[in-house]
Amino acid sequence: MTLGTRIRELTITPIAFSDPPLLNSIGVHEPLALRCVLQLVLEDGTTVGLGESPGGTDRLERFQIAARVVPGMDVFDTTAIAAAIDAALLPTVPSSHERGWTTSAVEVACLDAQGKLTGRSVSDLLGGTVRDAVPFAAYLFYKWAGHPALDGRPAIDDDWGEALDPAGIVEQARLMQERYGFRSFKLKGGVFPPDEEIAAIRALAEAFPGRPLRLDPNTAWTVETSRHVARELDGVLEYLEDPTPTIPGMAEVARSAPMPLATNMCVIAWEHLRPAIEQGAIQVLLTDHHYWGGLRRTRELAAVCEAFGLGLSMHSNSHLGISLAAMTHVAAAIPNLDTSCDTHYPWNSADDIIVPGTLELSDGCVKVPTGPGLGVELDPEALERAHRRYVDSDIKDRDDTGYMRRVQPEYEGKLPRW
Ligand SMILES: O=C([O-])C(=O)C[C@H](O)[C@@H](O)C(=O)[O-]
Ligand SMILES: [Mg+2]
Repeated sequence: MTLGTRIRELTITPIAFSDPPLLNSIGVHEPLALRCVLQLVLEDGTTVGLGESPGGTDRLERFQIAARVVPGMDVFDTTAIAAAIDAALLPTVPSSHERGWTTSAVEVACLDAQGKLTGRSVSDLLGGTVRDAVPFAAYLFYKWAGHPALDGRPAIDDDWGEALDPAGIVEQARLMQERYGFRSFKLKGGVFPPDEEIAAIRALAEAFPGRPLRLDPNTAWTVETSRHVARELDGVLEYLEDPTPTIPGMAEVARSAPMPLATNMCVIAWEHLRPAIEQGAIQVLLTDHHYWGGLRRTRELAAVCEAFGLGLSMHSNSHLGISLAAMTHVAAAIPNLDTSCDTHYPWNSADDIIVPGTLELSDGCVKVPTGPGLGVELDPEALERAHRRYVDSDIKDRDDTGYMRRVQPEYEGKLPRW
């Protein structure tokens, strides 16, 4: 082992940052979203690899376990690092998908550190880029005008406004286009009865002719309802995402749907690929390096998709700039990623913990950073602020349904609903 490549320590910083009241099939986003920021310090004490992952108490505990495992290991030995973390988690975390959230973020931090040591970008380490800029889709949400006053907390407004009907969604899409130049649009559905969401998609098609459109109700519909929506939106959607739960359910819908079906819900681990492919359940896989094992494994997943003729797109959750940089590097290195990727970044970027200017979303794209590693720099003061917000807040786990019930006690968290 070359001196200087050993890991000295892994520090985990839980953070919280502002999130608007975005509606989905299980409730509404709380005023704060949670992430964990990883800093992997090498033995020289100055090389630090960054990673970012969704937060929550379980994930935080698992990162603490990973932090006990990795010191002394070689930062280039990512296969052994993932195996060691996986083995340490196995007794308490039986789901390979759940273990994947931990190993993935650590792999990203390792790649960032490797890039800093070698002076090469992460996309170089992944085999080089096939595109200089990665296209992202505007991620549209039904939303309230602001968070309501609740339990002594004052109301919190934002500058996106209300979007509860087709006109509101079109207006939000215009704002997204104006602010970030997006050229494709994804609507988070599963909020209102399906015919209202069909109307919103039709309104988007009319306002933005020829632009790719997607609808994702997060399994809010039965097979029958999914078939109805698919028929109604024939020729309008680029793909329909997770209309109904389970691989067999999706397969039933796929048999008659005129457009491709996509998922980030029924195929979320390697063992799901075989049944999904055999049953013809999906035509597009929304990959996500945060749980598929990291950036190299995502590239391998892309090769599997290529072999079986599956399209490839990219899923996101509420996130900040380290995750956006990682998504951009891997998307730039995958030849068969031919649709725009999802990103929540516009909803959360005001509270980013990276130094401004290193990563920019404009013309609907993020230019691939060319600096060493991920090419982004941590802003220590912003990180400290976000950590303070986490410490001072009662929100320690994401709970969209619980929050919705506090605002609307009669809310029923039922899937599929229609
Ligand atoms: O494509 C998806 O399913 C997502 O983006 C998952 C997210 O949790 C989304 O539903 C959200 O932010 O409410
Ligand atoms: Mg989805």
